[in-house]
Amino acid sequence: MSSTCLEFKDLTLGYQRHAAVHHLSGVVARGSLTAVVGANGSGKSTLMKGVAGILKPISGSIDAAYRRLAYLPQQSDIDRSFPARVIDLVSLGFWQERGLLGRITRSDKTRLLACLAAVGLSGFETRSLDSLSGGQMQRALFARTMLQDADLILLDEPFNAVDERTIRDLLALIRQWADEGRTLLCVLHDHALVKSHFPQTLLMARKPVAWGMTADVMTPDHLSKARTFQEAWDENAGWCEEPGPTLLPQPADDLLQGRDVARRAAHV
Ligand SMILES: Nc1ncnc2c1ncn2[C@@H]1O[C@H](COP(=O)(O)OP(=O)(O)OP(=O)(O)O)[C@@H](O)[C@H]1O
Repeated sequence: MSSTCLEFKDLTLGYQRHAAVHHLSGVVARGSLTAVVGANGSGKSTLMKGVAGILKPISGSIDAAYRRLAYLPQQSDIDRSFPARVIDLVSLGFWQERGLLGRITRSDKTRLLACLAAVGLSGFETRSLDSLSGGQMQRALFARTMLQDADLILLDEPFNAVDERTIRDLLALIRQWADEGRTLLCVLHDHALVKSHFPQTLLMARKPVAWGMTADVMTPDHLSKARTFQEAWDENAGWCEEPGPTLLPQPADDLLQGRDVARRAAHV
């Protein structure tokens, strides 16, 4: 099996021909745990949507090699007013296996309850979604992700509006998934958390600024470059009028072995 899970080839993604992610090239190694960071509007969620197949590339491509994908969007993108219970939400994790109308077996139910227990939500099965706190909702979404048994997991700001204990519990699940060999991309704003828990980081400012081992990416120089790109950006500009930085693809084998392979952004 190839050691590459995703390869971005000069990828540009956007909306109404307005680019939100410019010229991204590089490789996400199978089994890697990568934080995606950058300021508001820097293209992180757009990249997640591109990988999830919700958004088609304006140019370039994503070569993907995974069996099953789980995508957890930002909480703000989820309608919690829909009259559904926790068990209904988590059961959606079966749809790739069973189809939308497939029957849930007794052993499925046992698995579902085990996932709820793993996120600390035993006994919450029949609670309505609109009665959950933000942290409980995020735990339920993690239970659904766990049920999906995906080998590629995309988490968009999973720790937004959740307390420290929930962050700790959810981080432990993320670590467990990575230890099981799953590939994770996780959009985050908390730099301290990224530095302490995520071996690889992709720093975005619509253009990729740096991508590699976290210690080499989260430097004052790169962070200041990211801020400058972001501040200089004209919301109403067209797309690709200025060349983006080129990141050398990461050798997947090196990343898997945790070697120092940080790649610097180089302007072309
Ligand atoms: N559906 C859309 N239609 C048009 N433009 C969009 C759409 N979604 C996002 N954008 C624009 O694309 C750019 C990147 O947005 P994106 O949501 O990817 O940023 P982000 O880095 O995830 O930001 P945040 O940290 O605030 O979540 C922004 O300028 C945003 O306004």
